[in-house]
Amino acid sequence: MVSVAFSEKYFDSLLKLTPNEQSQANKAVMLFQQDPQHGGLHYEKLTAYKDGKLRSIRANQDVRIILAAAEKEELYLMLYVDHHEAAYAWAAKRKVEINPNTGSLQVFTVEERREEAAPAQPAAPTLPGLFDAIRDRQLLQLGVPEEALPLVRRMTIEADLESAYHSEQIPADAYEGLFMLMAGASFEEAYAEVVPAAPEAVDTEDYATALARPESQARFTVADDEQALQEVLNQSIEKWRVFLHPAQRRLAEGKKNGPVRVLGGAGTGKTVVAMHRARWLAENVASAPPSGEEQGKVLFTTFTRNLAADIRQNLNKICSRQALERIEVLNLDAWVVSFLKKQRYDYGLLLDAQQQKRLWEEAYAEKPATSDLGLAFFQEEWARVIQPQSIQSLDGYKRASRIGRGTRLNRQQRLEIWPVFERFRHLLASNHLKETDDVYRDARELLEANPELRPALCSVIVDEAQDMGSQAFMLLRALVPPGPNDMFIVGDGHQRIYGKNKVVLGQCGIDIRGRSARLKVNYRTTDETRKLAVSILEGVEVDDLDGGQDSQQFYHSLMHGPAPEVRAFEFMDEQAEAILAAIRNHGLAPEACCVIARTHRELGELKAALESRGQPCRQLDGRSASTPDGELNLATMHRVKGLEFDAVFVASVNRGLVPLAPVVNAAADAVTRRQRENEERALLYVSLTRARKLAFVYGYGQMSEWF
Ligand SMILES: Nc1ncnc2c1ncn2[C@@H]1O[C@H](COP(=O)(O)OP(=O)(O)OP(=O)(O)O)[C@@H](O)[C@H]1O
Repeated sequence: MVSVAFSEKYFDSLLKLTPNEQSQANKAVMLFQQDPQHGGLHYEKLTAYKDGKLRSIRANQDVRIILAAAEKEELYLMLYVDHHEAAYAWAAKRKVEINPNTGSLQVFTVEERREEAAPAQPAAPTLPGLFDAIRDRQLLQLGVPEEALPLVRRMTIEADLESAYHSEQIPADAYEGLFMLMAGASFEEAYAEVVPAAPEAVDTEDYATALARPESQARFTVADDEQALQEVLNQSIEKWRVFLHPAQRRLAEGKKNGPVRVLGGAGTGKTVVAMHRARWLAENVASAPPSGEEQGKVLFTTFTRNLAADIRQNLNKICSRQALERIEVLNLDAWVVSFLKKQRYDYGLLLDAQQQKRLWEEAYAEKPATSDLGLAFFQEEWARVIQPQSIQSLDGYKRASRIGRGTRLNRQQRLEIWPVFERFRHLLASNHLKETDDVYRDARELLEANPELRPALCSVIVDEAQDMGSQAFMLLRALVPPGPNDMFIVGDGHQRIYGKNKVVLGQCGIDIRGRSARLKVNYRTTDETRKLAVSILEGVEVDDLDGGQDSQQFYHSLMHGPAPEVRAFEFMDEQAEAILAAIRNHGLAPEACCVIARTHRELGELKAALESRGQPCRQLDGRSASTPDGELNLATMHRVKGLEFDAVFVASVNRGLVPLAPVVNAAADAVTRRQRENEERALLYVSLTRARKLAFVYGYGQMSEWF
């Protein structure tokens, strides 16, 4: 039996074949692993090609698998599979090498040698090269193959680099370094990012060692035995299960000395990393009760219930049953409610907006006649000052920090308006209600006073961290004692959509210094859609969850497609027809598309318009079941968070709806107004970045002022 490894490209090419051909290719690989010399495989050396290591085997009469052989090591790399002629044409131009500088295993296209004839006339003035400021030696250090140097030197615009990447003339790891240089990074920055641990000496013949390096693991997966091979072949459909980017793998694996924070724009694989981290912890750190030494489980928390359901499903795909038993996935509200219930805590959560409104109106009656502050001001003050700081008394309020609030208040004013808040708290108590922040605080205080109540947890993983407030983080901190692997936090300030204050982890007892990272490659969205989404947030200051600022520098997508279509219609009916026409014309499956609107009410109108034209629709609700074939998904902007679709229709982007006028106009002051506007922008950013292939921005009547 021999070892077999697969390149990411192999699976891309495999998926282009018919299901029957795919299964024949799988059978051929399994047979090959048992007996490479098996007569039915026609193992053949392709010696006349650029790379003498290339071989082919037969999957059937017509389909060929191209592989590279490290025969001494009994290690074979499956690279590509296709019909006879196409497979050989692919192989003719490819080389597989261990990069002598970075040690990573690279597959790349070798350029045909160009005859550099002496120019008959003086050459026209040319653009400066993209990498003129970088020395050859530095390019090589970044992993550019020596043979690709002339090509890199000829690059003058971004499109040159892109096309070299897509034609595989530049291997993926080298492309990343070049991309960073082009986007303005210094050589040192790019090097630190792409080659974080350069090997001291590289043996360019030692394939097993090369495959074990993180840069290679991002593009190759090894199957040492039959069971591993079965697993790989079963998993090939979803690449994130197998091929983690080196930056993702570094975060997901290994001991961490304390809390880790991971930032990253939409679609950069934050949830994927968090899930792989959960698996690693489950396999290496956690223990399931009732084992003797109680390490405890991994708690994976999210902000919304929907995302928790998705994550549970996906963990099933990467974890063994044993590992799964050591991971608990819950949205934080669900965790805290179930914890408090066990402690006989006698309160309900105030979630009903109507009831909340009534209580506020009653409390507002306590406002002194001399004050002209509106009800909205009190609600904001409560949510952004009083609750996050757990203020329970007038004394506390007098001392409270009100940084970032738009309305100034002196001590006397605070004294005068305090009765409104006191009354509101009293009303909550007399109705046996608590807000989520209260519940988080109560749970934390309970845990602090009674450490024996602490659940057995070795680690807490937090997804969607940007939507969790400081009370939530203080509770999470109290759940697991400070120490190695204690917390793993992923989030994106660009996607904060639930009106929470920006959290400062350091102030919640979570010290992430020296343990933070940012993911930069968007795997979901085309670069065209990503750019439009990013442009909506232009000028908005985005935080890094720890009191600093985040940026989208070096954030990019490797996929391309048409620019999002932005169109204004006169009437809703035309908009609905255009959605259906786009689905038809692009050959899209309705169940792989989503129509997104800002409000439930507008979504209802859209649903009626689409259904009256014969299109069955499914409105996404709290449950996370898959949509039946032929039905079109409908969801609000809040609901699509964390999801993805082949195509999204961000619909009814009308003036007044986007940004939602009642929300923005109800702001008590200019600062709050800006915060709300930014959140409306974030909703649009979230919605657009759900698109895998195509995005549409449609409106009717008067289009939003943002388009
Ligand atoms: N290394 C990878 N290789 C291939 N696909 C990947 C990789 N990492 C992530 N993906 C894919 O990219 C998409 C986005 O991943 P994920 O949902 O984890 O991103 P995210 O950063 O949490 O996104 P968002 O913040 O927008 O919800 C998913 O389809 C995922 O399968």
